[in-house]
Parts: sequence; structure tokens; C-alpha cells
Amino acid sequence: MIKVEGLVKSYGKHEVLKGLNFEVKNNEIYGFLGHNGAGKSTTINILTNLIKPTKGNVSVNGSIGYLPEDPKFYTYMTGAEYLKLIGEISGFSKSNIATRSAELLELVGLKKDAKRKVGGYSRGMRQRLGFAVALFNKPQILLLDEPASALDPEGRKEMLDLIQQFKNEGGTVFLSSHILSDLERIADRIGILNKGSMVLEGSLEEIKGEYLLPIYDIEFENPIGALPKRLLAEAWVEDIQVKGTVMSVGISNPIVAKTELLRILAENNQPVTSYQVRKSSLEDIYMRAVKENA
Ligand SMILES: Nc1ncnc2c1ncn2[C@@H]1O[C@H](COP(=O)(O)OP(=O)(O)OP(=O)(O)O)[C@@H](O)[C@H]1O
Repeated sequence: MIKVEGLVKSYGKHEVLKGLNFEVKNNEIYGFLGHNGAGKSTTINILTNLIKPTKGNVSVNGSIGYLPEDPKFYTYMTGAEYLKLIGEISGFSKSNIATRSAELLELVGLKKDAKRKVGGYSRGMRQRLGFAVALFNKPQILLLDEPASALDPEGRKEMLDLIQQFKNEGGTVFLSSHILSDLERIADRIGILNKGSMVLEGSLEEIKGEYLLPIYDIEFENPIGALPKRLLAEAWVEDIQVKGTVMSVGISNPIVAKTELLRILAENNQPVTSYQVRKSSLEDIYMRAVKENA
């Protein structure tokens, strides 16, 4: 449905996208994850044909609906008037505009607010109206730029449910977010973008199966010092994060780690106040992928 090969986008000397490759299959939700400035909007703007790539091939096979990161409306119009305008611009007949608008207002939960001015809508309501606009032409593919990120938990859930429903009815979705838990809830596959490069890609099951490893959280009485550096020299240590007096050690070989970590801690002679093992979360995987790329 969507195929991107060797996608490069530069602004002057600044290479914002550094040779991206990915595919979005028919009827899947593809979650595009990355920090602010990673290049998500740039990628979506290329997919919508709003901007041209510097290099690479992009094919989007199907009709598209697009929801920008911060959709703008004529705030003096009501929700119903705005949808009517969209229908008119798109060349629908009067009766079709009325039917489609009513359907969409119902779908996105704005029926009772249809006659209120958009200027008085909450952020969540504006986002849902933007979603209705994206759906107006009954597209096969939705391109959604951070559709839920600025919303409160309730607004987020409503938006994610709408996206899921679109997929359940046969649609294909490409959506960006910097909130992993949102993507974890609805995405079939995830691509992690960091500074213009894809650092990890796969289905949630694949990523979890391959990358979920134990993490030891060890809390010390005093500042940690040089211990992380000492541990990073060990082949069974995957990575280390330090927050205050807590050191989290990501493990690549759990069998060796079980004995070796305790031995090294004992040698280190620093008072330990707690020692716990947990499974890494998707958040840890994300942090690790981004850090390794850096
Ligand atoms: N027109 C432009 N001219 C120059 N640089 C740009 C332009 N548009 C984007 N950039 C730069 O490209 C990089 C990626 O921006 P982009 O908006 O794609 O990131 P993003 O992942 O969508 O982040 P955000 O969530 O903050 O929008 C940023 O460093 C940005 O400053």
C-alpha cells in the first residue's frame, strides 16, 4: 500500500531524512515513533505529496485522507458548516454532502456540537473534526500526524478507538506519535525513527520477542561513580542507564548475569540498598534503540 525506498530529505546542508526504507501493508496500522524533530512530519508531508523528497522512491497506492499535526479551521464556522465546505470543495452533490456530514458528525461524536462554532471547540473536538475531514472522501489510507499526542487521556482513547474502527472496516493507517503506549495499543507494526534514520522496525510481537530482556535495577546508598563503565566492559551487559543513585543494567546474557553481576557488586564494595530484576518494557527498547543509534 505504501512503499518508501531510500528516502532522503535535505534542507540545505541539514539532512532531515537519511535514507528511509519501510512498507505499510494493506489493512495494517503502522505506528511511526520518534522524538520531536526526528523527521516524522517531514515523512508524512512527503507521503501526502505536500513536499518533494530530495532522493528516493515513494509510492502510495490508494486514496488518502490526511490529518495534520495541528489542523486549522475557520473558527467562525460551525462544525457542520466546515464539513459542508469540505464537501463542496471536493465536488460532492448537495444531498451527498448532507448525508456524509451527518454520518461523520455521528461517527466522531460531534453531532450535538455540529451547530457550535469551531472556535469554541476543545482541542479534542477539533482533532475529531479534523478526523472527519480526513475521512470525508472515504479514503483507503489515513495519514495521521500525531493525532492523539496533544489530547488528554479521554480524548486520546476516543481518537485511538476511531483509528482502530477505520482499520476494522478495511482501512490502512500510517500514524506518527512520540507516545509509545498509544502505538502499543493499536499499531500492528512499529518503526522507530531517530534523527532521520529508522533504528528499529517490526511487529510488536517480533520486537518484544527479540528485545525484551531482563533489567536489573540496583540502588546504592551513595553516588555511583565508575561502576557503570566497569560493567559496560562485560559482554553480557547490553546497556546501562543511571538516574541519581539507581543504576539500571540491561542484560544480553541472563545466565551469566545472574552470578557475575552479584560478584562484581560485591567487589565494588559500595553499599546497595535495593536489587531487583524486571523484564524490560517497550519503553526501554525504544530508549535503547535510540541510544545505540546515537
Ligand atoms: N522547511 C524546513 N526548513 C528547514 N528545516 C526544516 C524544515 N522542516 C523541518 N525541518 C527540520 O527537520 C527536522 C525534522 O522535523 P519534523 O517536523 O519532520 O520532525 P517531527 O519528528 O515531526 O517532530 P515534531 O513532532 O516536533 O513535529 C527538524 O530538525 C526541523 O527543524
